[in-house]
Amino acid sequence: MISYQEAYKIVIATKTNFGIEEVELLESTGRVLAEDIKADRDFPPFNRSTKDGIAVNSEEIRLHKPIKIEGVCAAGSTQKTLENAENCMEIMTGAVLPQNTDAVIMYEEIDITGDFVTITKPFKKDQNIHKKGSDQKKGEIILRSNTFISAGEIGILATVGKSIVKVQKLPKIAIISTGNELVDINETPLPHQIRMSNSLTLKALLDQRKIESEILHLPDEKDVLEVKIREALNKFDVLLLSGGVSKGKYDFLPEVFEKLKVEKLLHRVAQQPGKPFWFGESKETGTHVFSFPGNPVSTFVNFHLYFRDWLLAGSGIHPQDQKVVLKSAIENLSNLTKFLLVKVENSAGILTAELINGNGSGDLISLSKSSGVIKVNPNSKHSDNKEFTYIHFD
Ligand SMILES: Nc1nc2c(c(=O)[nH]1)N[C@H]1C(S)=C(S)[C@@H](COP(=O)(O)OP(=O)(O)OC[C@H]3O[C@@H](n4cnc5c(N)ncnc54)[C@H](O)[C@@H]3O)O[C@H]1N2
Ligand code: MOO
Ligand SMILES: [Mg+2]
Repeated sequence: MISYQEAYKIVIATKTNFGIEEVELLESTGRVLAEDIKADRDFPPFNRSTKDGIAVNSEEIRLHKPIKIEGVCAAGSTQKTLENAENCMEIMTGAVLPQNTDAVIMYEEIDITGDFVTITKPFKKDQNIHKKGSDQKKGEIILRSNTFISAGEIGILATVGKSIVKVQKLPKIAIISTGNELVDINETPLPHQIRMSNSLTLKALLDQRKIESEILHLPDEKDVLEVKIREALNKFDVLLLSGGVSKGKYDFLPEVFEKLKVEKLLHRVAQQPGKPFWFGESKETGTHVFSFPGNPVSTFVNFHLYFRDWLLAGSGIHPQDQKVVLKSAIENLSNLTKFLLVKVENSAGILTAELINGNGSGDLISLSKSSGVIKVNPNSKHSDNKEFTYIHFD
């Protein structure tokens, strides 16, 4: 049995890039950018007022001395010129600063009587002006390739007029559950049966990442598994399976993969949950096969530990470790890397974890109480308030 670190390396080493495609701007949310985005003009594109008030030439006016209003500058109007430097122009937030002016004074700091204003508070040159090009200069890179696109990036893409965006292509995935005990969610299970849940959980996780997937359920019958998995290998880039990989009499998958010439890269990892994990690759079809142990917590945790990082690595994103502080003392006297369910909260800027008591990897209800897992190394003892690597759930 190999260690978690070795298993992780083996999986990540097979990272795959699925190419590039173009999508409409709003379709790109949640995807990975596949081009550098440059500023198409200076940001801001002109000296911009940041307040509603008056624009003045700070050299030519005095505090408490009446100043004539020459005109009004609205956002969206072309640039005006202050003809007499001893006068002022009313100006609105977002408007172009008129020529011959160098400061903006807020309405709250002036008194207006008819066509005249008096300034009631000291002022300085350049105040309340968002200078042309101060955020970014034309031609500079404002978003780098391999950036994850969330709402903030959508705004940036919109402002440079990217209605079509180049993004990393996503793999096509088959979700395959196995087991004679499983019935469809619309059925009422008999006492010895349960409703299938892993495939739906996996589908939800992929949907969140906009990855297209198909669900397939197979019985614990070697012949059927062989035929259907062969078809899936020919059709999909990735297979995510659950169940049928441990030591049981009906755990046929390792044998079926061998028959179908899917090269085994690892089977069984010194970790808990998720120990019977099987991973391999079909050289013939290029399909990556993640065969997760059937217990719901094992499938869910292994998806995050291995598949998520493999997917990100293929898109050129290197997952960063997150650290959390565990309030309680803990020991792991086994030779397995343990992934313990936790609920993490932000307490005064420190991510603090609390252990969730579950009934092992078959306890699917415990997942909804957890925000992720912490990694506890084999044969280790820790006093309270120690830092651990945290893997958060999607
Ligand atoms: N002798 C040993 N027995 C077991 C070992 C071992 O090392 N030696 N490992 C245990 C561990 S750890 C796990 S995890 C499980 C993994 O088993 P399989 O991958 O073979 O999965 P199944 O036997 O098919 O099912 C296990 C369990 O999970 C439920 N399950 C399966 N698929 C689904 C699904 N789609 N939705 C909901 N629940 C599912 C299934 O009903 C079983 O209860 O093996 C241990 N045994
Ligand atoms: O390793 Mo298993 O995944 O504990 O139930
Ligand atoms: Mg089994």
